[in-house]
Amino acid sequence: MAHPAPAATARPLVSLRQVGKRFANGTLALQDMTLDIGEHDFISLLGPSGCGKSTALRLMAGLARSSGGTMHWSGAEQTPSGRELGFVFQEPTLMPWAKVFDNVRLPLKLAGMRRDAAAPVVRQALEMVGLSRFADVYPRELSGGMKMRVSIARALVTRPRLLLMDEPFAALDEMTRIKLNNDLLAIWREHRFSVVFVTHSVYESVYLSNRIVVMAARPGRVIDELHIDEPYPRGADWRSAARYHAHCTAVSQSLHGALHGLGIDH
Ligand SMILES: Nc1ncnc2c1ncn2[C@@H]1O[C@H](COP(=O)(O)OP(=O)(O)OP(=O)(O)O)[C@@H](O)[C@H]1O
Repeated sequence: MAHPAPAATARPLVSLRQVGKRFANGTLALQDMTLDIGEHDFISLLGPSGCGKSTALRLMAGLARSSGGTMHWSGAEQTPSGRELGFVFQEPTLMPWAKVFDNVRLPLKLAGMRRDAAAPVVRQALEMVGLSRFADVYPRELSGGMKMRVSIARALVTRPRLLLMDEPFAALDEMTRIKLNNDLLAIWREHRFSVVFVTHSVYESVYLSNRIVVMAARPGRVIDELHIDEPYPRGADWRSAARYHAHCTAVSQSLHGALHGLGIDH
């Protein structure tokens, strides 16, 4: 059944206010980022190399400490526990010596869950990404797309409320990327977590997101936000729709502004 794009900023899950990051060498990687991540938002961070996308994601994940601003998680200022967020990197970062099952089980193991209790949870996560039959194989036996699916299953095995993804499909071929885009959207619609997705691709961001945050470099900062108020599910029809291409044009123009330091006026 079709449902509309989530209303932007409805009941924010995480609120960032003027969050910044300056590294010890003086680089201002992120300046005054203000963003509300709503329940069941799918937000893309889009911008040229060095505009602070990864830094923003790492700050949200608590993997780096901000040098200014505040971050509130569901109304309370606190670091989210590992169970409330999942992180997917560009590389699948799997343990080569462990089978798929044990790679996906890792966050539960770290949380102290016994293997027998974890087993059905791991199986569910593998089912979500279509890898039920591959629990007992090693990562080296899998294609790049399948390895990324394992990485997504591992991030989702704790049922996080927020999934952070740093260019997860950038290294994949076009067909695999399209398939993973579709499968990610299906999982997101069914399980209703929020996503912050870093990408360089205008097309991918418009395909997936209900909100696109455009960023510029030197210093890294947000310069624009575009809303893609189009219904889900989105599939092949959406990719060939005139409205999809109109959104891509608008986002490209905004990104052009990011590259050339222009102000954007929507
Ligand atoms: N540990 C660090 N120490 C110093 N500077 C850093 C560090 N990490 C990142 N930077 C700098 O901060 C800026 C933002 O980097 P970041 O990786 O967040 O950008 P990005 O938009 O994710 O880039 P890309 O698309 O190339 O991955 C860049 O100028 C980068 O060189």
